Amino acid sequence: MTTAEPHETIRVGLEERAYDILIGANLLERAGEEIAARMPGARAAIVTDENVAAIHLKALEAGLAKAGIQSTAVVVPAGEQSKSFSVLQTVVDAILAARLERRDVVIALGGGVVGDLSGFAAGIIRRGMDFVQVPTSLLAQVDSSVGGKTGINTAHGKNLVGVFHQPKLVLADTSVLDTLPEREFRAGYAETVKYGLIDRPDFFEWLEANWREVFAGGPARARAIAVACQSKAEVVARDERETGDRALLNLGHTFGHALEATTGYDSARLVHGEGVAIGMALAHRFSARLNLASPDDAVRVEAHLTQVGLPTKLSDIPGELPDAEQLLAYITQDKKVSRGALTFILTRGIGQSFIAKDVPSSEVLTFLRDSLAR
Ligand SMILES: NC(=O)c1ccc[n+]([C@@H]2O[C@H](COP(=O)([O-])OP(=O)(O)OC[C@H]3O[C@@H](n4cnc5c(N)ncnc54)[C@H](O)[C@@H]3O)[C@@H](O)[C@H]2O)c1
Ligand SMILES: O=C(O)C(=O)C[C@@H](O)[C@H](O)[C@H](O)COP(=O)(O)O
Ligand SMILES: [Zn+2]
Repeated sequence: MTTAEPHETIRVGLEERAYDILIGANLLERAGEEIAARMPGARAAIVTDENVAAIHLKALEAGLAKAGIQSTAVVVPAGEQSKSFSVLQTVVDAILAARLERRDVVIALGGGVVGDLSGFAAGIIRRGMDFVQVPTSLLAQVDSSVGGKTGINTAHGKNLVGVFHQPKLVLADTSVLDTLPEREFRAGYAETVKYGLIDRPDFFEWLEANWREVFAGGPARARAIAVACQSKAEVVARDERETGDRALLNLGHTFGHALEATTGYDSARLVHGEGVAIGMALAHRFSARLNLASPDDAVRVEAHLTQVGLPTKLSDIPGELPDAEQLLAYITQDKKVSRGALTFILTRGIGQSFIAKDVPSSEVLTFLRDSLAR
């Protein structure tokens, strides 16, 4: 028996695909009982990366074993470059070699890279295995573990190959964040701020006042994770496959993804959350330039991101960047492009983001040229 520690439960209301997100301390110990209760008799493949395996794999294996769940571990290199066809093939082969069945479970133990990669593997092996997310980075706890977007990157652009495949359960163990490197915590904080900037101005204001407590851990951190998960759960329940307002979750990503692709998914130069931070600052400046929002809002957003140590300008990225035309070439591969027209998430002010269709590429190009010169 384990002592049940208090945790928060958020439900993602997707009818037959509905699932719980559990948020709290020491959930790795409880993973076995939570999974066995929902997927009785399942065996497990734990997909993780080298960094997370060294610190947290044993605790998860022990948690599963306590509930009688047999597991096989598949360990991939850490970093964005693991979201590739070659690593996907390694993961798929290892899961098939372990002879797991469709109703066995793939468990993602790691950040968003492991979640996106192993969720994609789970979505295609035997046309869809059960899947559980055990997010270990802040970014994965506030964003990537929820909502069922999975996939890999290609030289043509970010996340261009993948499937929607919802998890059956998300276990966000807040204690594992204590071992997350500071730079990665900041990157996850960018996706946390995103929810305030989309449609929760009070949350943005709260973060401006309480970000130090969020970084320090404790109740403020758990609250920030819960607000983010609640926001994402509501959007995903309304629009699972991004035919409408789920696209708002892409705030900062149209620019950010182009920057990740153009830096070769090289984590030494830019990680996803940093790309999103720069992308959100650019989206606010672009909105001001198009006279949609006050320039003061862009200044305020940039000030907060800078205060916590996040990059906000193209010149904050180490190394050479290509010219505006090449950046635009990546932007035109974005999945929101429809019949050739660009879609951006723009804003009328803090917490007033909206989906802007048919944004002229000439405006984007001029804006990118100016931003590269800044
Ligand atoms: N599917 C979605 O909805 C969604 C949403 C947001 C982001 N993403 C994707 O998520 C990825 C970024 O995720 P990320 O920021 O978690 O990156 P990541 O998975 O690379 O993890 C960041 C780094 O932290 C390490 N790490 C993770 N947890 C740790 C822990 N507890 N202790 C010590 N080290 C730990 C990892 O090994 C890695 O080096 C991107 O590929 C992005 O596209 C997907
Ligand atoms: O869940 C979503 O929807 C998001 O857009 C969340 C983003 O933070 C995430 O980075 C997502 O992977 C981007 O989606 P994409 O469709 O632009 O690849
Ligand atoms: Zn993101």
